[in-house]
Amino acid sequence: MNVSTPHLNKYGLEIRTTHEKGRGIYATCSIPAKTVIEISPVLFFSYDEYQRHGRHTILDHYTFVWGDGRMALPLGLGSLFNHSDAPNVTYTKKKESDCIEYATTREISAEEELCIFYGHNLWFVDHDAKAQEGCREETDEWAGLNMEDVY
Ligand SMILES: C[S@@+](CC[C@H](N)C(=O)[O-])C[C@H]1O[C@@H](n2cnc3c(N)ncnc32)[C@H](O)[C@@H]1O
Repeated sequence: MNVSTPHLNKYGLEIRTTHEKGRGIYATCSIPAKTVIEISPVLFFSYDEYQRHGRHTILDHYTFVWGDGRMALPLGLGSLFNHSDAPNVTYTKKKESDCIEYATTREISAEEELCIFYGHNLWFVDHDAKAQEGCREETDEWAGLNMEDVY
């Protein structure tokens, strides 16, 4: 694993690359629970533009349904949170300010990867699910976030 892209962030978050998941966001120091660690402004695509073009491209792995027909690409670190079915980061779409806010769900230790929950229908093999097999309790407390939230 190596640091791939320098980034300025109040909480010392780093972008690191792994063979299994590509880039991801990692903590370099401990972070308290319920801390807002990133606010990403979003780039919007209209419904028509997305249907005709965006969804046929790599953008489809990064965009969020905004709820009014538009699709939103988070700028900043927001597009680089990988998926976990035991996420330590939650996100909130801020419709009033056209951004997505990311907050820790629990205390984070230095060197942990920070992950969100993409939904139950993934389009890739979840590397972490394989790693955690056999030691994970089934929980559906995140069922409110589904494939409509992250594409
Ligand atoms: C929103 S992007 C996250 C950033 C991405 N890793 C990158 O380098 O640009 C989503 C993509 O990351 C990868 N990914 C995310 N979570 C993963 C996981 N748990 N296991 C394997 N690949 C994952 C998949 O390739 C997926 O299409």
